[in-house]
Amino acid sequence: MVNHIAIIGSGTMGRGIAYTAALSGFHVTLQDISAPAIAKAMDYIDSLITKSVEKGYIQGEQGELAKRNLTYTTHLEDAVRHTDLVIEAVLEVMELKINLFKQIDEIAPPNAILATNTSTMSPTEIGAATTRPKQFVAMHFFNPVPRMKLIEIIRGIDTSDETVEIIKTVSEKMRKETVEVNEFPGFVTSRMNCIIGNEAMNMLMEGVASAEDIDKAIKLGLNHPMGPLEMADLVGLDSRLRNMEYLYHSLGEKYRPSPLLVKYVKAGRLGRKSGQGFYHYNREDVTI
Ligand SMILES: NC(=O)c1ccc[n+]([C@@H]2O[C@H](COP(=O)([O-])OP(=O)(O)OC[C@H]3O[C@@H](n4cnc5c(N)ncnc54)[C@H](O)[C@@H]3O)[C@@H](O)[C@H]2O)c1
Repeated sequence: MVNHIAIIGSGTMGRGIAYTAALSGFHVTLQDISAPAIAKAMDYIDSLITKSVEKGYIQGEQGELAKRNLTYTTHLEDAVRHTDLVIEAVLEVMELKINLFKQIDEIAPPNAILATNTSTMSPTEIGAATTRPKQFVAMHFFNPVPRMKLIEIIRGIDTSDETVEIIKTVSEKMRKETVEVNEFPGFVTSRMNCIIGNEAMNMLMEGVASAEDIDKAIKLGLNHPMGPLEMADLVGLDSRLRNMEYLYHSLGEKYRPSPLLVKYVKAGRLGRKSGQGFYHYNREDVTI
């Protein structure tokens, strides 16, 4: 039974997962290697709770409960020593994830389940670096986590049925729907989302239409709730580029990152998180 969840990485995804898990009654420790990142995540979650109460999405007592359920740390050991489930949400870099899970594997209780929130990468490869590949799985959340209904569950080659069942139960407690996906780069959602976003970026580069009109066409003409360029800004253009590079290296030419994406990341235009991407933002919005 999962009572305590350790979330590693407090960026765009980690803080959203932490908020959602704490609101669902789990005891949560959110850890990040960077003290400023943890401080920022704490401010973000506090304002998210305040806004959610103001808008009537949650009751005041629920907000207070979520705050009580949350602790923050920069020490990996404090986060995972007594946990039942680890959800990793650090950068999409295979070597980083593998090294991190080797450390977590040494510290976490033997029964603890280890999950990665990777968007594209192989849970088999990451799980093989631990001594518990049966208890290793990919648990892919969507941005913004409090609002998005889906969790993709991706089994590694050794992931046990029991692990998948526990992850399903945790997901249900977080009021999420799940789909089970066989391991393949980019799973279902990232593979599709990356290709649509990349095409939109290439269209913008080729002068087919403005960013606003590309997004408007896809929203009103194809009935997507968000345009692909505003979606990329929300994801973070650095994160999107890492996803594209992984898919390009594992699946081939079709996934070559748009040169416009590469240029934007070189310029530090990372989307909402930096205030400038395909659109301009006054500040990083708190997205419920
Ligand atoms: N951004 C999205 O929309 C989205 C959606 C689904 C999945 N994902 C996946 O979630 C993961 C995180 O993405 P993100 O967009 O939240 O990234 P992000 O850049 O916003 O945050 C990453 C955080 O990880 C921290 N970090 C780096 N190394 C660390 C370490 N060794 N220990 C602890 N913390 C460390 C960084 O300080 C940073 O705060 C990636 O694997 C990404 O592919 C992202």
